[in-house]
Amino acid sequence: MAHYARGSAVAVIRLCNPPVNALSLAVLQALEDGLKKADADPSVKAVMICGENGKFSAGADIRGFSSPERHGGALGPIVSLIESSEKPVVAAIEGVALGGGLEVALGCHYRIAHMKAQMGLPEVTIGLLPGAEGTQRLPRLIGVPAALDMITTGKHIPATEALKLGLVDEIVEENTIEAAIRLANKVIGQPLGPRRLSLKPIPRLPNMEAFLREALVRVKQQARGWLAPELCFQAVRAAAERPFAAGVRRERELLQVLLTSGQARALQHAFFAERAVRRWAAPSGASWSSAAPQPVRKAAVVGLGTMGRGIVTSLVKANIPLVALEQNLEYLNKGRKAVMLLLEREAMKMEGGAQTLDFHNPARLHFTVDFDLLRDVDLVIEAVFENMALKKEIFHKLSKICKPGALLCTNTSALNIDEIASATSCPQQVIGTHFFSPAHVMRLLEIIRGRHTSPTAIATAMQLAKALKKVGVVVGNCFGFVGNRMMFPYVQQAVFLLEEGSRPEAVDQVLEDFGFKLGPFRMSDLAGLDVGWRSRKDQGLTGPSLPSGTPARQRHGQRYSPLPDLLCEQGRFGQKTGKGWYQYEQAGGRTATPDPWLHSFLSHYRDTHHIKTRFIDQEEILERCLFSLINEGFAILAEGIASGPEHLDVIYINGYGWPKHRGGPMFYASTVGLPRVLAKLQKYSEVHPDVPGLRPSAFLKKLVAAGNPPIKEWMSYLSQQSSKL
Ligand SMILES: CC(C)(COP(=O)(O)OP(=O)(O)OC[C@H]1O[C@@H](n2cnc3c(N)ncnc32)[C@H](O)[C@@H]1OP(=O)(O)O)[C@@H](O)C(=O)NCCC(=O)NCCSC(=O)CC(=O)CCCCCCCCCCCCC(=O)O
Ligand SMILES: NC(=O)C1=CN([C@@H]2O[C@H](COP(=O)(O)OP(=O)(O)OC[C@H]3O[C@@H](n4cnc5c(N)ncnc54)[C@H](O)[C@@H]3O)[C@@H](O)[C@H]2O)C=CC1
Repeated sequence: MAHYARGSAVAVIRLCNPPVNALSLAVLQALEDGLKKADADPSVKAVMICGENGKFSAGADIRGFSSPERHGGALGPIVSLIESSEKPVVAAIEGVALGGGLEVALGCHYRIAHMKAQMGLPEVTIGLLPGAEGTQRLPRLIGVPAALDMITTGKHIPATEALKLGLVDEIVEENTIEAAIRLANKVIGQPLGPRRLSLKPIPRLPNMEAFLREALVRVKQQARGWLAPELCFQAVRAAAERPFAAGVRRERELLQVLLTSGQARALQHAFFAERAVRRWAAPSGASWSSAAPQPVRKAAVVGLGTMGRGIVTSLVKANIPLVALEQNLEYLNKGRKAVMLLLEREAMKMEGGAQTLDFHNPARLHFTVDFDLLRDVDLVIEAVFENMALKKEIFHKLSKICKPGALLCTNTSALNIDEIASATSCPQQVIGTHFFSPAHVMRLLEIIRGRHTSPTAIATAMQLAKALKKVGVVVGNCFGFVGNRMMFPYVQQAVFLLEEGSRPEAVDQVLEDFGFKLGPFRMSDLAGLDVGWRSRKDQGLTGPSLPSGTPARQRHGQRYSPLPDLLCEQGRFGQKTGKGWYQYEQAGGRTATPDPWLHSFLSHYRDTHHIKTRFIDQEEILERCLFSLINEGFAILAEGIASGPEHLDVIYINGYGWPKHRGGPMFYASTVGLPRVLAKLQKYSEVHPDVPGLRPSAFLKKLVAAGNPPIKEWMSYLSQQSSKL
């Protein structure tokens, strides 16, 4: 809806569609009616457009996109209608003016914004472009470089920056609506021609062509298979090179390409999935709507290694006072130095610098080796070595020292939360908060509920994720939880492919072409091969506890590849030692180069184990890696470890570099088609009967038998009883 009201000489059109005044068909119709009414009323001399409840508009109604009557095309003509009005139209921007919302404002002759307002054209992030002539008007208003930046990144800019760019005419601290009405009254009768953006020439650059050439290279580099940024670029280039009407035609053509690419649907799935996971529910019936978080006024981090340092940085950035604890002074000093370096770098990126972060104040960040200083904290995050005995010792200590009610979180990447909780007298307060490396950068926080974890603990961990500007996803307790559990078969397939004849660089290339930032081997070199090696030793899969006589390539009757263990035995831990699956310029180097040593090592290994080398094509690499990961996802859903496929998708996009334009692994499976995924798994499983990861999950089979239902319906095919929790 849009409400029309007439004051003295200024008619007010108020966009109204809670919660964000999205431009649904009904809103657009009401906006058009309001404009026509104002035009027809001779007593109206000017128009002001604003949004209900302090928000201008978050743009086109994304939910409406998947409905049969798509309405994007309806917005452009309305923006033109606003611009061609003979009466001045003023946009009063409060809260957000995004996407189509900003395009409406660009059609207005004047824009006035509250200083806390945010503006942007985020269509690129949902696989589209600003298709209501926004790619043509914005460059005419703020110039090609600034417009290109906004349109190809989708970033939101604050009002102060918008004023500097010339995107708005004025910003106000107080009542934006009153200021806009004052402005509308003031400009009555003034010529509108110079205010119509479609008539403005593009501000020229001395070197436009060279600028565009370089910009295209940058856009392509960052996009890695995501189409929208490049097509947004092409639309802005059309604005720079063609008259307005021709530019609009080009914009429409490019939008059509995006609409049929499939990426828009995937990115919109990702958008709603991220919001859906906030509404967590536990099998006990507790949920986001009934459980309240407890306040976190002070926190602690135990262990300042790779993860602890990033976690401390994250908490400081969220303005949470904290105690950072290490096992002894030597480790403490090392940890403190590393944390300070990270914080200084973060402060440099922020407006206000070090003062904003205030990390030199011991009342806000205190380094210690004394557990007694944890007495008054509301929440502790443990990030010590991945060792059950050590974790239990720490949790036992914490439950004795911390105040009643304090939340005890573990950053374990795979260990059993219930076993850790069993070392405490308060298992209801124990929860997994699995950060991803680097912890101050990665958006994912996997939140693992144990058998006894209370709803308050879950709500508090979710609240913490929000405070840290992360995406919290609540999952159940099993080895590796969701993310790492799905990662195991993926990495396992990658290694098996090497045994059978492939090379690390070939496997990585296929997965990087698919859109991953790093293929499995580059990723493993970055994370450190020793991490998995230690875990496999603890599990008795390798090392001194392996019973003598165990076949080299078999464990518990299943296929096993000792390749990563053999590399570790050679001291090849990846980047940190300068050698792993690749070679690097030095220990700590980052440039991966294929390593002839590794190639001959692989040949020798195949000879030793009588493995016949064969050529493995890209399709097989992609399918075996991805479908085994997806297959594990179906098993996880069937066991009730995650409440829905969107949880798995959010985890993979935000924690594992899954290309967002492919919507997450489970969404990707739905686009490939479950019958095809099943058929391929069946085929590979027949060839490799000793690899359980390739054996199709019962849930996948059930969905295929049910006729390949849409992803939204998958969970309805599971009965409550199927949950193993
Ligand atoms: C606005 C925000 C910054 C607010 O953030 P926050 O306060 O954190 O709240 P949220 O939880 O994010 O949001 C609250 C609530 O609102 C819902 N919501 C938000 N924005 C929209 C929206 N635009 N439409 C519908 N619903 C919206 C959100 O989901 C929450 O509800 P819940 O899910 O129930 O919890 C933040 O929300 C934000 O950034 N929003 C997105 C803004 C955005 O991307 N806008 C651009 C939209 S596109 C556009 O405006 C114009 C165009 O030019 C489109 C081109 C033409 C289109 C062609 C039409 C054909 C489409 C076919 C598509 C193909 C796919 C298919 O085949 O289906
Ligand atoms: N490294 C990674 O990429 C990820 C690791 N994790 C998990 O995070 C945890 C920590 O891992 P990393 O930071 O990589 O390990 P790390 O080895 O870099 O650091 C562990 C730190 O814990 C400290 N420590 C050990 N015993 C202690 C004690 N009794 N009291 C206080 N501090 C103690 C050590 O001195 C060391 O600084 C592990 O459980 C790991 O599985 C989770 C996600 C990713």
